[in-house]
Amino acid sequence: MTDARMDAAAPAAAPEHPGAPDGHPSPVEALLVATDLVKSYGPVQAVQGVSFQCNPGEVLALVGENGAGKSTVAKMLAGAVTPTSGSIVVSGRPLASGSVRQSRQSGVRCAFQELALVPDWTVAENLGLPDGAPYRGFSQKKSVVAAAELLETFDLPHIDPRATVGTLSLADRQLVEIARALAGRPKLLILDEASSALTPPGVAWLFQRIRDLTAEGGSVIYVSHRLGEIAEIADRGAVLRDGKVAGEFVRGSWTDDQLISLMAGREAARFFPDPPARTTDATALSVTGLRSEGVHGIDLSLGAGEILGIGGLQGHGQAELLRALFGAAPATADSWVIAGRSVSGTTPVRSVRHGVGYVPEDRKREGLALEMTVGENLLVPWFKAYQLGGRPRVARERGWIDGILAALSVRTRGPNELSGALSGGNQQKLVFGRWMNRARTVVLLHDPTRGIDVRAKQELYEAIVDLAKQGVGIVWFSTEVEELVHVCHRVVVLYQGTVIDELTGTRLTGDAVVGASMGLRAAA
Ligand SMILES: Nc1ncnc2c1ncn2[C@@H]1O[C@H](COP(=O)(O)OP(=O)(O)OP(=O)(O)O)[C@@H](O)[C@H]1O
Repeated sequence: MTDARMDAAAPAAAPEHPGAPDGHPSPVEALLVATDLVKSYGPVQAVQGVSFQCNPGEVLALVGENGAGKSTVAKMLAGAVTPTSGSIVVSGRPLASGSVRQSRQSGVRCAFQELALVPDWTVAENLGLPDGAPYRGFSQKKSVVAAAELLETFDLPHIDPRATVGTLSLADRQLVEIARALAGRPKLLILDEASSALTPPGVAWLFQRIRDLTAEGGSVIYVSHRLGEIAEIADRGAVLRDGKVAGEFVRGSWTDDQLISLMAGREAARFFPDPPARTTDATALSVTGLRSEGVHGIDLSLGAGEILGIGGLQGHGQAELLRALFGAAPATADSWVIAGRSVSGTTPVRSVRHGVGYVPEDRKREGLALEMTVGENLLVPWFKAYQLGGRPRVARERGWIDGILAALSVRTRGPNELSGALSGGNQQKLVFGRWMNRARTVVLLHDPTRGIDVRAKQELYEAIVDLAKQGVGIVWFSTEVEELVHVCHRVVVLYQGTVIDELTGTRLTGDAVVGASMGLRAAA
């Protein structure tokens, strides 16, 4: 079944639930047995003969590079995608191909990075959804009470059941998506990058829910690019590469670098590049007294070629700050200078013309037009800013587009492929790539490595450092504290819409960033 095993001494199946020696597991003991799953989309072989099992009380990780086939496997288990061939057995019963209803009846629930919530509905309405449609006799009042109880049970009292989902932060939407899956009391919970927008406290919350579930005999399939999380929570794992199982691992039997090499199919290691030495004192952007919804008077000065990290927990003004700086949300300031030019405010069109780029939080809502091609999506903000009309002309920019796709290793059949056919991580690369070798002044980044595999993260770090070397100032909010600590010159931490601390040099540590996120100022 597999061609690599991290630890030959340790069996891939948990000892109390051994699989048969030929790799074909016993369907009697396992909660889930997936055998020879295949999924083709026309000529694209997304999944090519994947087999694995998951035992009661176990957390099984699925890892792999962007486009390796993880989400396709998860969707087949959920019944959302019909396998081309292969079988899925849950608790000894075969699942009908591509039946969401039957998967749910068998106790399978999922939470996806690409949220399945209805944005125009309230949290209560979304939590009340069985099988994706309001049930007969649905009562607003009762549903709000039931949702409030549910949120209380799952330790999410800060989420208002009457709030419209579309108005919540991405992190809160992710928490609601997970709560919705948990509400179904799953036997098998599939979390497909469901922690990708969560900061450490959100991940701790999720892990507690996972431990509660597995203690009761439930199982979890955990898809993530965050290797630290996998080391902490997974009992076993399978590495997917090009739609096949490239290897398996058990808890404690692997190092990050081994896993990265297995994912990549060649020797690879994890590293963070240092921020580049700055060669100029010029200021790219400065703003004092910036106010916007959720931003309560922020002073910020960003040097040309400087990488300025923004830390803090979601909901403390980071998204609003970036939107305000780009002109995507109304904002006022006492003074505002972009590339030496004093402005009274900005709009997205003006920002792009000033050489300012923006990678938004939610690639599907704000970032990409999924019905447009890869090439068009790379060109679209420039096209809009200069009001060129019609659709972007991909052929004329082919050299630049090919360069971006190669630099970021975007897994695509080419510039004319529809963006909607790309895997989530590859879509995320497009949202960043459009600013490469084009933005001249500032690039504003909202968690750009969300959903991106480890190797691609490193390519992105290099691309960010390259932009800085070209003199572009970077403002970078990240939910991964390590990125801020290693790749940024300086980090400001936001707390309740203001800057609570600014960290540089020896004060720039992970503990200091996390402490400031909780409202604590580290000693100078
Ligand atoms: N609807 C679709 N039509 C065509 N190709 C698709 C479709 N969905 C997925 N693919 C292709 O199948 C392959 C596997 O995609 P999948 O989303 O399963 O990868 P993944 O491992 O989950 O990646 P990521 O980490 O980026 O989410 C990719 O090459 C992707 O482009």
